[in-house]
Amino acid sequence: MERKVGFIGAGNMGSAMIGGIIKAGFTDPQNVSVFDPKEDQVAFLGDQYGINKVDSVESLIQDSHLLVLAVKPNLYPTVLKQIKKHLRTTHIIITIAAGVSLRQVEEIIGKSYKIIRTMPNTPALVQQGMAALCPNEQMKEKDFQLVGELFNSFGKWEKVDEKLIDTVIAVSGSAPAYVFMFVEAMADAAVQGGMPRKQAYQFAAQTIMGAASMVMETEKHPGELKDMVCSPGGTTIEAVRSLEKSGFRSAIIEAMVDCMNKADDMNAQSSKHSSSTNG
Ligand SMILES: NC(=O)C1=CN([C@@H]2O[C@H](COP(=O)(O)OP(=O)(O)OC[C@H]3O[C@@H](n4cnc5c(N)ncnc54)[C@H](O)[C@@H]3O)[C@@H](O)[C@H]2O)C=CC1
Ligand SMILES: O=C(O)[C@@H]1CCC=N1
Repeated sequence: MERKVGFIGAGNMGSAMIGGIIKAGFTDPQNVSVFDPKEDQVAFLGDQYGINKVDSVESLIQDSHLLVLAVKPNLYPTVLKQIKKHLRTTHIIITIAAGVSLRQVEEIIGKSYKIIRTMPNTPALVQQGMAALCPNEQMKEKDFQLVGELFNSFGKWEKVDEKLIDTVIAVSGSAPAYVFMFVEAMADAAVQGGMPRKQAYQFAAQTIMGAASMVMETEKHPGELKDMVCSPGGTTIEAVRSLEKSGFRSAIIEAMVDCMNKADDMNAQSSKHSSSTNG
């Protein structure tokens, strides 16, 4: 029972987590249950991974120990109210939504449940995810370890204080999107230089992956790694000068601050919503 995982919602993020979980063999595919009103999505996941398709939230809850709420943030109040009466205190409830706090979830279902707020990202699909985990007080060490193992199956994770979660959204949850834009832009330039597009994606993506691995493996300052590429009077320093002129670093910082501010607005919105629906 311990490794039975139920997904309420399996869109982009839920299905990326499922993909990683199955590839890693965290549990038998039949121990992963999915409820999502999108029948074609559930059928696809069934065909692709052999997971268990269920036709009601009630039976999913009945048959799962770990419950992942992978619906959009605005649906959290509705889904939490719907599942409340079927929950057992042994369940571990895993939230992944931007802008929905542990306190807001507890306000709806009560404080006696084990809840862990997390922020994964879509590279989970290829077991290269990065996630943050914030458990509530009801989570015991062994519950946390189990969730840690689940998240290990699709990448790395860190335990963080919940007050850092908006920062996590900017630096990892939303961040794959900026990196995909970077790959697109690099590939466009390579195409302009005459390279076939498919090959350009390989060059751009492998270079980003290699550079990221250097940061992780050498633990050198990224500035030092950049300097190692810039031959005096060479090509790279010309590109660096051009990027600085266009405000490359500032563009990224501003985008991430906008991302954090949006997450904060979403916190405020859902807090307003949960207080208005709880008296
Ligand atoms: N997409 C991403 O990269 C990330 C998303 N998240 C969080 O993941 C959550 C889901 O986001 P996405 O996967 O991007 O959205 P999505 O729209 O791709 O998936 C949501 C899924 O929920 C299903 N759904 C709708 N109503 C439902 C219900 N009553 N019961 C069960 N399923 C229902 C939809 O059919 C859909 O398949 C959000 O809360 C988001 O903040 C967190 C980290 C990264
Ligand atoms: O865009 C969003 O709101 C979600 C949260 C982090 C990534 N996707």
